[in-house]
Amino acid sequence: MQTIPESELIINADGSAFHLHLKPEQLADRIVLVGDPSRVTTVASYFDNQECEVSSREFHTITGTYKGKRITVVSHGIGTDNIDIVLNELDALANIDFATRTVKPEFRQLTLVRVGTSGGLQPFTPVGTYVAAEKSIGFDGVLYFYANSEKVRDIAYEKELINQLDWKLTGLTPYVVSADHSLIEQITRNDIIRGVTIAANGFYGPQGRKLRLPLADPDLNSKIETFNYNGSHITNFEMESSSLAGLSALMGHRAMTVCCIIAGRVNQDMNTEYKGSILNLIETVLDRI
Ligand SMILES: O=P(O)(O)O[C@H]1O[C@H](CO)[C@@H](O)[C@H]1O
Ligand SMILES: O=c1cc[nH]c(=O)[nH]1
Repeated sequence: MQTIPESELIINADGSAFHLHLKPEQLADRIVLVGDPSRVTTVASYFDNQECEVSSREFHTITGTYKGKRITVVSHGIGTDNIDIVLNELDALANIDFATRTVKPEFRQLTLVRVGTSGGLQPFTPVGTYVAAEKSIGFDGVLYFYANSEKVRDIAYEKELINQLDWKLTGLTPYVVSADHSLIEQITRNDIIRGVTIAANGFYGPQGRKLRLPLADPDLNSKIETFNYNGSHITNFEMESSSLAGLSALMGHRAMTVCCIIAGRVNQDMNTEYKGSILNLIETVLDRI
């Protein structure tokens, strides 16, 4: 069996994974992911008990029990590049033996639900709406670095996107991936809209926000808003769901993202006091995960 070298699977002196600083025995099968490290504390405030709390950089983790279910909540910070780190280290904690540095013979499947914030792109996704990313459009490039990405991508959807958006940006081709269908069924009811989410590789230009710098394609957001593929509309912008869905599908884990809309890109309104409005979503996800 192949041993993974020290420079590839990096294990700290205390036996924890390099960035997360988590040890294998501290990881539950059910994982809630959030961007903001302080949201970890909020999620864990619903737990019946906490067994461990670990913090390193933007990665804050608490494992505990909620209504008898063992759950780990982890913050990933901002961006799909961070998802590459978090997903690889969570998968390593579950599926690589840290003592022998070999892949375990039995696969352990993780269930991951990201609870995030988002910008709404449709009249039916105003501020306060909860939207699950049934599909994610990646404006990032993380998935392209892994073999067989085409097996988890929706190539027909990608072609339609390039066509309808009259894609002008060079050096970047959006990709399309789906969340785990059984997990979408498990988590969403009529309180959560199923949508198509763009994971942008930035908050400003890549989401069509113009402050001082002009945009390469100033019409991109309006084309995104009117995109229609067999009745499927693009609902919202956030910054992680594509690599989360894509990498999880390649690894064999179940993953999805659900967001609370805090910026109304159609009405141009914003809820800066959103922390209260995400509480109900957090509790819903904890109940259903
Ligand atoms: O609130 P979180 O979970 O961080 O999610 C969204 O908010 C951040 C940008 O403000 C990005 O991470 C985006 O995905
Ligand atoms: O507009 C928004 C709001 C939250 N997060 C994003 O990525 N975009």
